[in-house]
Amino acid sequence: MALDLSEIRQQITQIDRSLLKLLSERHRLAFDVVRSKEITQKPLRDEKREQQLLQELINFSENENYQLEPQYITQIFQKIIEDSVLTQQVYLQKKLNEQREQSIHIAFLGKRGSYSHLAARSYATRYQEQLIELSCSSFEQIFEKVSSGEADYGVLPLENTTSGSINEVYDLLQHTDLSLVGELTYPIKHCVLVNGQDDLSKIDTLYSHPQVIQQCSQFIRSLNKVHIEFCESSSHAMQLVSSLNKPNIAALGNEDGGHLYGLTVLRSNIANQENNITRFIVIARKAITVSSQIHTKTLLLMTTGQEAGSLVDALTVFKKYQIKMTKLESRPIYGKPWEEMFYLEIEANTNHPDTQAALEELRQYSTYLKVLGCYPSEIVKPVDVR
Ligand SMILES: O=C(O)C(=O)C[C@]1(C(=O)O)C=C[C@@H](O)C=C1
Repeated sequence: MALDLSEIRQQITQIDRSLLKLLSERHRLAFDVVRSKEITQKPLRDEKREQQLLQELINFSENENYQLEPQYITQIFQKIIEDSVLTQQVYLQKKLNEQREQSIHIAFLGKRGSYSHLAARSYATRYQEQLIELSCSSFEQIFEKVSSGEADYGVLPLENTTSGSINEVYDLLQHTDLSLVGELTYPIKHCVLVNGQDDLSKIDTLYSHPQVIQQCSQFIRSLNKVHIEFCESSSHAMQLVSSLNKPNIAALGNEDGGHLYGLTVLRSNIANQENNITRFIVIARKAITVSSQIHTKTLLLMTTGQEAGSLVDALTVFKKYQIKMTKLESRPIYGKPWEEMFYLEIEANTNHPDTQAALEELRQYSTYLKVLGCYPSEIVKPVDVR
């Protein structure tokens, strides 16, 4: 008997709807959990509980003979737990910093569909706020728009897992009175986007930004002689391919951006390196208070004397107070040749007495020290199982 594909698909759709319903119920439980933790003041994250839960689910699946790989179960539930942690985090932060506006103006680099735009959208969605988009043509303009009050927030890329730190943003942070109020990561997944056609061999021209072309060089080499048209950004490329509407052209961009321009994905995951993630920071005029129940980070700017060992002396303060440092970056100081500005990111909350004591001590070893901001970390590191 031939199996009817459309019937099977109907069954799949039904099951997926049931899964969605259950996911929504679980998502709602995160609010009950956080309200309970507000009273007990327990930390939002309980890694031991996460490990036990994942192990229990793997054992359960094995006993029931569900035929599901432990790694598959772990991956899915880590994502579900991440949502739970971030939902709880946002709930506490909104309460602590007073309910924010329903709609927020966010400044970002590039047009709609740029990775910065997608990151801004993801930040606004997380805080359940309506996004009013302020597209900017330079990082400097983002700082200006936030300073002048035209934008409530600015979203800026700080580092990428392939290309490293974005120096221009670090340099602008040296001269700002704005505060860091958030961070988020966004996966960079390049794909081939077209105007509906389904045959890759018919494509003879690719449009994109030089960096995207470079990051997908292996895939491009595997194609039969294609012509490359360089664009100002991948969002420009997507817009162009959409408006030209020709069967022989494609843009290299991202799926969400392509969706905005009505393009469809012909091939995905075409970058040379699979794990390509950008970390963005969020800036605002006013610093925020971060709940002590949340995993928190603080970014510091520091200069030390020129003597031998002065940076080492400064860093021992973190060892003394058992404060983990997640990033150390240095950049030249404009007008002071060979002097360095250090950027230190630590896992600490400036409201905690230990952090305050550590910063006080750090002042003795530094010639300049400034807290750029204390913000909730949105990176939920998965726990290990088995
Ligand atoms: O059980 C809790 O304490 C929760 O916050 C729920 C939950 C989960 O989603 O399962 C989320 C975060 C914790 O790290 C552990 C588990």
